Amino acid sequence: MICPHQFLVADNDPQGILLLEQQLQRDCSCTLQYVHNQDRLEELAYNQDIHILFYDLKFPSETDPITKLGQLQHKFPHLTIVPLISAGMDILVKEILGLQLFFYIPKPLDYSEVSITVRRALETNSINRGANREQENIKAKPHSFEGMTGDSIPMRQLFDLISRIADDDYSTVLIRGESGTGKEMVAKAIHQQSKRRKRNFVPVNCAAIPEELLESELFGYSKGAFTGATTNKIGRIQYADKGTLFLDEIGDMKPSLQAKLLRVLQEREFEPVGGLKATPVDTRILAATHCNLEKLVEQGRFREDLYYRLSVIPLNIPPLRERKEDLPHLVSLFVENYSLKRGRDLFSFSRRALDTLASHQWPGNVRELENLIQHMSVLHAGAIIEFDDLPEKIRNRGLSSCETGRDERQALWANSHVPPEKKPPQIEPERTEPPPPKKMRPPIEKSYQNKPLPLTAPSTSRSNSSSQGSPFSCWENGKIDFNELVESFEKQLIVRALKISSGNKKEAAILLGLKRTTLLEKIKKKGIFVH
Ligand SMILES: Nc1ncnc2c1ncn2[C@@H]1O[C@H](COP(=O)(O)OP(=O)(O)OP(=O)(O)O)[C@@H](O)[C@H]1O
Repeated sequence: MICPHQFLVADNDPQGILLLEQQLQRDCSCTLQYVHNQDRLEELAYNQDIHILFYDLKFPSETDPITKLGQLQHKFPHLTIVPLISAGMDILVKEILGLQLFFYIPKPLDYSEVSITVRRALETNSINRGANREQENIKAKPHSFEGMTGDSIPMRQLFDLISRIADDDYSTVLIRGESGTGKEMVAKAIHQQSKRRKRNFVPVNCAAIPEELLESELFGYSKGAFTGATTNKIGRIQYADKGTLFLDEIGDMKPSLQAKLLRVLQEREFEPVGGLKATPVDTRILAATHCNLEKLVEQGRFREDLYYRLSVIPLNIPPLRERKEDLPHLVSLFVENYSLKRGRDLFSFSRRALDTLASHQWPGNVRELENLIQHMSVLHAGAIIEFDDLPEKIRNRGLSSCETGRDERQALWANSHVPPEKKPPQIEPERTEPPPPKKMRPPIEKSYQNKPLPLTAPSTSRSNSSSQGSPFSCWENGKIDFNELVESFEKQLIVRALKISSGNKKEAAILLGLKRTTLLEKIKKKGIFVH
């Protein structure tokens, strides 16, 4: 019978080893490995999925055998240790039992004793592993909020912010984030958490609807407004009455429509195309964009007044590459969802495949990950997805990427409840130098994520990473945008001061050496949110 268990023998007595091997293999053809020193023992115990360690009390060690057994037990709780006790060492049995090591085998070995002890030790090992897994599952249970999964600090903060925003029924919210980060999910979550949840949530993708149709889609039209308008048509704004209107890709809306939308926001009424009478409407407007609206305002492509109206509460969703702690939970979620949908067994990823996912930069964010898992659930019937099964673009990027180091990747999957191979040990790395400064992100968004901002001069989007940190190195890439840099730095200073003063504007003004009224004006103008 092939035995799925792995045994490790720490014994320097060749005869004893031979006998043990013969006796074990009478019951099953298990995998047996031998070590002759402590370093090798620990290396194998770390890197392989060993079930039982047979440990001869005479095995060389710097400490006495009982202390050593205690250390090994502490370091490798997934192992069941079975001490081998030579004649004359029986005196140590009491101490071994005191360590809660309930199995030992006296030497010289006796077949029936070995057989019974190994069977019991394996049973205990399996029970302990089950209990550990359950505990890890509880620990690794991701934070879930309105269908969104995320365990990283920015996502937890985001979930918290959404509940608070939902309570405030009137403020408009501008949701920012790269494509596929979950902007629409956030908008739905705000709606679901608000008292409007029983009414319609109406999404409109301003980039997907042709410019000439968007106006009538949004505002509706009256009979006779244009050729073909044979009846009155209700627009999406009206569908969203008492509910929520979600305007995705707001940056793509043309200026004439922006003016009409501003009116809805200010006056809470609108006129359908071709209509003369204003219709009152009570809708909460949420907008989303992946583009830099401030830049569009500067370029005159987006109305400044509308920008301020929309961004009363700005929310930022970080890209997946900046919150890789969420990856294992998202992978589990999508594996479960798509396995269930297809009526197939759950599948998992080999360690190398998982490491490759961790190295990938996910330009398409969560959507890209979801598509990948869906693809895998269709194309691979097996229980484990290997590195070679991954699409070429992921394999290639994974190989070339060096942004996520091996230790970092191992730590990433360490608490995952994705059913992997043996989890790697978590060793606290020795820190010899201070951690590198955090990457800068736009200050308005940062203020919402409640993290400190480095007070270094900002880099423009054109500058590369090596130019960050010095205001003068921006010139390395040619032109700089003076106003953008100054504006950005000013915002950072204000956000930082507000953070230090825990949102107290009077104290922040003192820190900045500004009059309180000047600071208030700047906060308002720059759309900085203060808790
Ligand atoms: N935190 C999350 N948990 C679970 N699924 C998520 C999460 N974030 C995003 N998704 C999934 O990723 C996909 C993309 O999400 P969504 O459409 O909300 O992104 P988006 O930012 O609005 O994208 P786009 O800008 O391209 O419209 C959806 O299928 C969504 O279910």
